[in-house]
Amino acid sequence: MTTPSRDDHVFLGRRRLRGSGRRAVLAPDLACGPAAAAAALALLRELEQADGAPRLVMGSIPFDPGTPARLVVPERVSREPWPDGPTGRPARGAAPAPADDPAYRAAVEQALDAIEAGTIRKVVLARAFDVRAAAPIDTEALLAAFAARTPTAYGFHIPLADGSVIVGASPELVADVEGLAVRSHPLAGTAARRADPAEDRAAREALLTSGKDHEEHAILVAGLASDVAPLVTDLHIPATPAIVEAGRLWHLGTRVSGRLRPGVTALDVAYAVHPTAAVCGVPAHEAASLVRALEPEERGAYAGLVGWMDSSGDGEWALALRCATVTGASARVHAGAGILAGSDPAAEHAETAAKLRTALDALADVTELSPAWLVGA
Ligand SMILES: C=C(O[C@H]1C=CC=C(C(=O)O)[C@@H]1O)C(=O)O
Repeated sequence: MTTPSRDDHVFLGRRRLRGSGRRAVLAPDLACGPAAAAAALALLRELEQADGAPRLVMGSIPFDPGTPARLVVPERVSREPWPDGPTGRPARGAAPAPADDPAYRAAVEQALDAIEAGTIRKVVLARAFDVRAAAPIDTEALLAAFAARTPTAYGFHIPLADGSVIVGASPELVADVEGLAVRSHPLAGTAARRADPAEDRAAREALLTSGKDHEEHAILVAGLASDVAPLVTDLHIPATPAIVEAGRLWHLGTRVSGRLRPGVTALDVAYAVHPTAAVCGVPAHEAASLVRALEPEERGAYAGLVGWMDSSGDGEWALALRCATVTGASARVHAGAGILAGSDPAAEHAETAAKLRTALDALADVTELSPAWLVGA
């Protein structure tokens, strides 16, 4: 029985993997951009030859794929039982409400100017909120809380190079490769869920008929299809998106499936499409520049990818969303929203607040929190 540790890598997808210890780490200079996919595969094959045992790589690819990914080959890999989350237990403290963020609304206004000027069609702008606990946050308990709150999401616990741990439950699968089969589940278009069942149904219906959300979603799916096209022999994309439940939110989602050309790996697919328009925008290069210009800090691992790959190229990579980056007793939560012509800054601010609350709720399940500014952090 493995004792869970904050140094473990956990990814709760179809294989529910926990990686413990470190057999190797892909050198940072080999872990930048799409070449990292081949470098990771070569490392796995070399280690399997040396050790005579199957190996896989787990880790995080940052939002900016040009900065080094943290890809670790664990010493041991076990199958994670269903986490024993704090379901049914009252939260230890109420989650603090995310602070009002006038700078975010101003950034949305600036993005709308760029959209009106015609340089950009869609950009996803994010904001962050910092919270503090009285004692170091138990990241394993936090993973269990995330998994209990959103059991259908991809739970993850990924240690980062700077000693922090990114923990969350992502609703969005970017690439799942099994043999030649590839699947992706892009999400874009969001409505906050309501406590009252009738209001919740109305929010769902409004999302299903919202032209703005359908356009936002169509941009994402079209970009993904064009980025993945060189890697597949066949791609199936349903004509209309479906409603997806993700904790406090409804999303529009499309289940894409296809057949890969022989030799294409899960990391090849991940790097070919990342960052998708669910976290960046269209055109991608201009949207990424606008994100850098308008957001106050680098995103780091948030809105990057988390997952695993084995030496046959099978693997799963999900977007690092609905998560917290934990450093000792501090946690930073992020959330973004897709901006396009007609977006309302106040509505996008409210949407990011609802997304931030998913992570704040899970944090409040495991510790008492205060907004960082209250304790002068
Ligand atoms: C960028 C985030 O969500 C993305 C995923 C689903 C729906 C989204 C939207 O409707 O804007 C976002 O593109 C986030 O949660 O921080």
